[in-house]
Amino acid sequence: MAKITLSNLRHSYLSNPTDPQDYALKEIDLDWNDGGAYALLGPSGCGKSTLLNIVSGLLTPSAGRILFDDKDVTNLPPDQRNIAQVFQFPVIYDTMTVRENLAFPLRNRGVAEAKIAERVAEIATMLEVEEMLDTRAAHLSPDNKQKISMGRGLVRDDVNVVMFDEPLTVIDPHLKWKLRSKLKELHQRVRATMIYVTHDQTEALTFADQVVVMQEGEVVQVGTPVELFERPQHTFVGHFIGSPGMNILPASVDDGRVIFNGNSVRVEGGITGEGGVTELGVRPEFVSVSDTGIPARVRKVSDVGRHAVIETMVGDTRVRAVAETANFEQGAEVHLAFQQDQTRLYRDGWIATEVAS
Ligand SMILES: Nc1ncnc2c1ncn2[C@@H]1O[C@H](COP(=O)(O)OP(=O)(O)OP(=O)(O)O)[C@@H](O)[C@H]1O
Repeated sequence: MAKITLSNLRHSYLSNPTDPQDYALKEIDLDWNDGGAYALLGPSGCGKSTLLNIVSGLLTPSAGRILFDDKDVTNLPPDQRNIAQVFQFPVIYDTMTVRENLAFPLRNRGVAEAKIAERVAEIATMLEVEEMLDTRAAHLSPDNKQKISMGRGLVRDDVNVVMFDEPLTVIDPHLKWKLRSKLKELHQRVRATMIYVTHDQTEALTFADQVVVMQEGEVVQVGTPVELFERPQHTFVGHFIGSPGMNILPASVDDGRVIFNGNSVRVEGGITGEGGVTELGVRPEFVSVSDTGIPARVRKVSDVGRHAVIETMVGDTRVRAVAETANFEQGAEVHLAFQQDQTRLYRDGWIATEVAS
C-alpha cells in the first residue's frame, strides 16, 4: 500500500480556462497516508469523480502532480498504477462462480494456485460469503453481487490503493448499514489505503478516519468525523454535515460584539479578520429553548424519536433547536440560548473565531 500525495492539482475540461469557474478542480493539495481510511464527500458536481479519475490515471490533470510513495505517477497509465476499484454497479462475471470471481484478479497476474486458494478463503471469511463460493454469480442477490465486487477489489494485497466509488448505490436501504459496517471492519483487518467516494454523509462518516469535504471543485475541510461536526471550517460543512445541519444566521459585528437580529450573541473566542459577509453558526444540538435569551416563535415541532427538532423563527430567520421533548405549542413565544463555546462566526463562509484559550 502507498501514501498518496496530490500536489497543486487543478483540472479544467475546457481547452482555454480563464476564470476559476472554468475549473472542475480548483487547487487541491492533499496527503493520504499509507493504510488510512479516507472519504471524499460532497454533493453532485463538486468534482469527486474528476479527482478519482485523476488518481486512477483515467484523466491527466491540467496542472499539478500525483505521487505514490513520493514517486511521480502523473503521467503513468491506469494499468501501471496498481489500483483496485469498486464501482457503483457490481463488476463480476455472471457465468463464473463466486470463487472464480474472487480468484480472477489474482489468476490474471499469474499468482500461484495455492496462494490464490488461501487468499480467496481469507476474503470469503471476511465477507461472510463462504457458503456461496460455489454458486454461480448470476444467482446472487444485488447486495451479494456487490459484496463479491468488493471482495475482488480487496483480494490483491499488492495494490497501492483501493478506491470505492459510491459502492452502496444499488444496495437496498435496509441492507446498507450492514455493508457499511462490513467495509469499516474490512479496512481494520486489511489496513489498505482506501478512498471512499460518496455524497452520503452517513456513509462517509461511518467509513472514514478522515473525511475530505469538497464543494465546487475545492476542498473545504479535511477532518475526523468529530472535527467536521464540532468545528466546521466553512458554513458549507456545517450545513452539509449533521441532521439537521448547522444554523447559519445573518449577523453583524459591531465594536467587537456579534449582533443577530438586534441581540448580542457571545461567540466561542476572539474574532479574526475583517469585512466580508458575516454569519453565525451554531448547531441545533447547542441551541436550547429556555426562559431567557433571544425571543423567538415556535413554527414547527418534529418528534424524531430520541429527541425533537423545534423549528423557530427569530424575526424572518429560521433557527432550529434540538430538545429532549416535543412539548412545545406551535406559535408559542419562547427564548433561545446558544451554547457559547459552540457558537462561531464565519466571514464569507470561512470560520472567523478562535477557540477560547
Ligand atoms: N467529461 C466532462 N466534460 C466536461 N465537464 C465535465 C466532465 N465531467 C465532469 N464535468 C464537470 O466537472 C464538474 C465536476 O464533475 P464531477 O463528475 O467530477 O463531480 P462529482 O462530484 O463526481 O459529481 P457526481 O457525483 O454527479 O458524479 C461538474 O461541473 C461537471 O459538469
